[in-house]
Amino acid sequence: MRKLEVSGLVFSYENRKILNQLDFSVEEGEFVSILGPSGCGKSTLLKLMTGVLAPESGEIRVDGESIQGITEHFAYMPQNDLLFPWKTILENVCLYGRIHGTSAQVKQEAERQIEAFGLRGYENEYPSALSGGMRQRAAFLRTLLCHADILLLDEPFGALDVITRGEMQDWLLGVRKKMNRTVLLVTHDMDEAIYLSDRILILDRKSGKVRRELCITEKNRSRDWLYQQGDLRREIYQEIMGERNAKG
Ligand SMILES: Nc1ncnc2c1ncn2[C@@H]1O[C@H](COP(=O)(O)OP(=O)(O)OP(=O)(O)O)[C@@H](O)[C@H]1O
Repeated sequence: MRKLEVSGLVFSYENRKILNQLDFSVEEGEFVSILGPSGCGKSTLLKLMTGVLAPESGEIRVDGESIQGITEHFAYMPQNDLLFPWKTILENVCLYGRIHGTSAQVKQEAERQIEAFGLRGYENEYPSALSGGMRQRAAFLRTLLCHADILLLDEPFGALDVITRGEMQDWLLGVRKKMNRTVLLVTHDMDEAIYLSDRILILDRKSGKVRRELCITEKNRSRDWLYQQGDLRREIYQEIMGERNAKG
């Protein structure tokens, strides 16, 4: 079933068109990564979905219904974890969920999920006691507890060192299907996109549209499988670089 449809989306900053008649759709439960050269409008696209920015024209539909402004359909997770240092991990992860349920319900669900997020034993610690990866997992759990049906992840592991980033990708691969959410991931990391996605959309800076779409159908993913995806990696790289070279 089609969860999200973007059609004819147009957006400009100061008369410079960033997205121009952008069209794409995402199925329910699908994990879609958005790649593209710097400045092609990846973060702008997420801001349009969250309602922080308004499009000049075009439409965003969720479950077939046109949406405008800030809605409860989307939960956004940025690169920085934005945990409140004066609140415990449990308090932090329950923060946004309270809007959608009673404190007791949200806390109960957080307690249920905390194991899978590798945070057991840290519920009453403050963020400063956690590693970068743990903090991102806490921020992730907070996003998940929002109960929004579509998660928008904007370079969620971009600030982590390469080892922790790899661990986070392995962890997300493990919980991805269990989360049962539709996910849009903005990333600069081709391997991350290949490893985690059902589909990759490559945005084109020049046209402001989707330049290329790639489906990844492998069911049994592992690091060994990822290391064998040289052809796919080359293809994605050439698409991004080709666009860059065409721009000059
Ligand atoms: N508030 C703003 N005012 C004017 N121009 C902006 C603003 N925010 C972003 N831009 C410009 O719009 C373009 C798209 O920005 P955006 O952040 O969406 O790109 P991106 O693909 O996410 O880039 P990156 O990969 O570098 O994070 C860029 O050229 C950027 O400089």
